[in-house]
Amino acid sequence: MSLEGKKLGFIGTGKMGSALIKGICDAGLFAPSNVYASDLYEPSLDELKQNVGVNVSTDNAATVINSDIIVLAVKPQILKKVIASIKDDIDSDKLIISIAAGVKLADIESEFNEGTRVIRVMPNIAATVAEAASAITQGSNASKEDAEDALAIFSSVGSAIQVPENLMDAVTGLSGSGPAYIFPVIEAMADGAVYEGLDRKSALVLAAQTVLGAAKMALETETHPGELKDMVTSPAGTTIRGIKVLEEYGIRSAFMQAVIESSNRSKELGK
Ligand SMILES: NC(=O)C1=CN([C@@H]2O[C@H](COP(=O)(O)OP(=O)(O)OC[C@H]3O[C@@H](n4cnc5c(N)ncnc54)[C@H](OP(=O)(O)O)[C@@H]3O)[C@@H](O)[C@H]2O)C=CC1
Ligand SMILES: O=C(O)[C@@H]1CCC=N1
Repeated sequence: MSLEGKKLGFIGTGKMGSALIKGICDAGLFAPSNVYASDLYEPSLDELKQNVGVNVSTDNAATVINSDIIVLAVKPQILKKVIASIKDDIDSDKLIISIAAGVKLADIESEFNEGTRVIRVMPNIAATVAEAASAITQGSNASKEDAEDALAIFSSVGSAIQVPENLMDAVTGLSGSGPAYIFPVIEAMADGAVYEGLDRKSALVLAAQTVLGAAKMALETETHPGELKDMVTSPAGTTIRGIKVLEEYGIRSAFMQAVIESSNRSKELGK
């Protein structure tokens, strides 16, 4: 397989970089000794060194020099600055993967020296538990094998698909940001049960498992979500009373609008 013998680097070990490093090492795709990570924030490096065993440094050059594939996991706003500081150590043997929201491939490529191989990916935070939903898109100098490598890396921590770049903002609004829409749903559902007298711990377990089970059914039965909803909803039963309330509060419009607004922000970040 084409990742064999390759070394993986991460610039930025914040929330997403760390989630990916942990997930990828847990999956066994790369041995921690073949993973290099750098950040300005030493506590996150110490944590990764101690708990995962990857090589860490506060110098991005160490990551770049030692790695064949380099994941840029810094904020979109500082991506250009970071690229400027590493680009002269990047040759055509190295593959760059950017996970920055919004920032377009052409803009990333134009910051590097000509011919640099770049893949853009939008993962999500569930990489920590090997349940990420990721989409990748291929830069103009990246090969089919590069795309396959990226798909293999992100598939090791969940599901990964390839999409045309013009859909990356939609993906960002949906699955990149999406976990943050669902955590409050879990909390609020648990709150309802706590209101009714259930203890908090049990309420959170039942709420989270309910979301997990519903997601698994949607994925595994390949049945339309409307039909799955109908399976739960007995005539004159309990569920339809809950559904009526959700519709009164505009649940569908709220979630649609959240995805659209997040996608719009992704577009703004790319300007
Ligand atoms: N969080 C998420 O769920 C997702 C994030 N993303 C993308 O991932 C990227 C990272 O996001 P996230 O992990 O949330 O952000 P974080 O702020 O948690 O992580 C970024 C890290 O980069 C560090 N950093 C800043 N400057 C440098 C530098 N010059 N060299 C090396 N490291 C540096 C920061 O340190 P310090 O804090 O000291 O500045 C921080 O530790 C973003 O581009 C985001 O769009 C994509 C999908 C999901
Ligand atoms: O909120 C953000 O901008 C990042 C990108 C997708 C998820 N988190």
